[in-house]
Amino acid sequence: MSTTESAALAAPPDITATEEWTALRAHLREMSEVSLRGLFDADPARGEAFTAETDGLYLDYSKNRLTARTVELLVALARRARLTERIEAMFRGERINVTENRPVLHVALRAPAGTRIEVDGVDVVPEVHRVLDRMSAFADKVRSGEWRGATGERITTVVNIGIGGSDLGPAMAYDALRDYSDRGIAVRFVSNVDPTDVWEATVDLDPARTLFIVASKTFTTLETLANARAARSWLTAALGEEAVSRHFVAVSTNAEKVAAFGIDTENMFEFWDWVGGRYSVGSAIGLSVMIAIGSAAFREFLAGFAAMDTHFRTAPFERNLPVLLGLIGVWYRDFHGFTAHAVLPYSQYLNRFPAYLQQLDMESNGKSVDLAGRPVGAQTGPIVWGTPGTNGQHAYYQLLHQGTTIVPADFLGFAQPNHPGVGPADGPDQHALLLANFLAQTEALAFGKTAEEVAAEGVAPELVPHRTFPGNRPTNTLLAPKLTPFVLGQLIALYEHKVFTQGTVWGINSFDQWGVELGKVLAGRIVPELTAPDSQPRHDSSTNALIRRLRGA
Ligand SMILES: O=P(O)(O)OC[C@H]1O[C@](O)(CO)[C@@H](O)[C@@H]1O
Repeated sequence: MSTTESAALAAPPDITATEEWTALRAHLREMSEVSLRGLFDADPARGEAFTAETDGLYLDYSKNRLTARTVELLVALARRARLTERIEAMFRGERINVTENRPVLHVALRAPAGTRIEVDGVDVVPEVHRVLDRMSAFADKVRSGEWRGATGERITTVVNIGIGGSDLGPAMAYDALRDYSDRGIAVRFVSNVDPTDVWEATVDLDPARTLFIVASKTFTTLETLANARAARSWLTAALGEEAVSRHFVAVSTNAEKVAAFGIDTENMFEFWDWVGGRYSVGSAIGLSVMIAIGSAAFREFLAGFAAMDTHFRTAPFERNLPVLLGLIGVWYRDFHGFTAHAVLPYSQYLNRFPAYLQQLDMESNGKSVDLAGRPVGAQTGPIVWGTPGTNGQHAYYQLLHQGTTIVPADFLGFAQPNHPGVGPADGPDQHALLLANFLAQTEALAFGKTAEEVAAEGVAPELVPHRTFPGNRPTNTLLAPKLTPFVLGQLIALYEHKVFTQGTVWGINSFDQWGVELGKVLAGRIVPELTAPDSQPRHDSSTNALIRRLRGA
């Protein structure tokens, strides 16, 4: 890439000042009278036309407020934002994380051996596979019982201590892949600096059978180091200092700090500063998951990511799942002004998936300045939230159906169950009940129920407005054959690249997180003020009064 091209990528034009943006604004006016009912009535093949598929993962985006023209205009916007060039820049290892001067290469974590991806002239793929092989050897030893604790006991519980990307990814993936896990080894996750978290995670454990993984990219994160210290004193109180090397391993980019903490760097699994924390579950940060599901299944997981990477890099935008999801999100966020986005998995195993996506999306795209530091003209990342259906249906779906706020949502479902549940002999098939709800919700949200339809059912006139559903509420449906390690990898990479697509359109850096720094600095200042009763707190009057009140408590 020439210097001029690199400069153009680093300082993109204000996307809101482009003719593609103006065309979308005009198109929004054309679409103002269009409803999902009308769109489906006008085109009986719509439910098959507005779909895309890759490696068995099927996206139905027909229940969105869009036409073929909308897609055409959104794709033109992506081209104007130079999405292809930015994708290539990422895969080539260019330093697209400009504020930290780093490449962004989570795609290298799942690159098959033999692929060449260079950072400063060095191919990083062999190094990725060397660490994967070390992880596999270690995971095999723990799973087989060859790795023993200091007293010769087998490890039966692994406790991952980390926070943010060093917690949410493995915690989510462990839950998601429970069906593929060795039930003889349980994995727990400690993240909150609240001492109850580590206390609860260890209170019923036998130190002799417990292995701690201290996971921290920087190995400077206060929460993680405090929890690791607490875990260490819990262990050494029972087994003595010399037990640490058999019960603690580390995952980090920072060997020096790992050694300073007292963990032998022989027991450290490394990754690299070109992997962002929230993009790191496919790195050694996933060690706890590998111990649970085994090396072969973990590599299947990585293969799912890799398949989605190839799709993102090669499929035309009109059939490209992450690009479509990203652009539809821009359509709602920027043109309709919708502020939130829900992710609703119809799988209990994906319980933690929305929380994982919160960090992925909101830490990446919660930005107000563009790559060149100028205020960004567009509205950037939405508020991302959700929980598994059908539980959400009995909680907040009321607002989704009849509230004054419109929340576009992704519904995730799986054709085959991981467990069959009760079958026809004992009542309605349990998985069919789940899937029926999964389908019914998007149908109800899209088409609603008119006042005429409600009245025709004989509902008392005064109740008709209460029982009317406005409909026209947009959703995407993602359908996979079954929740497997491969499919989970596909889904994670799908959302990573969706976030990338949106960040590119908005011209922001999706790979830094300066917004978390100020709170960390202020907390560091407050700790001594809370603990030293005579010190003068030096803050605003509210914070000062609260500190004095807590000191007195
Ligand atoms: O892995 P580390 O370095 O402990 O960081 C944990 C998390 O903290 C953050 O830097 C935010 O403070 C996240 O981006 C990161 O995932």
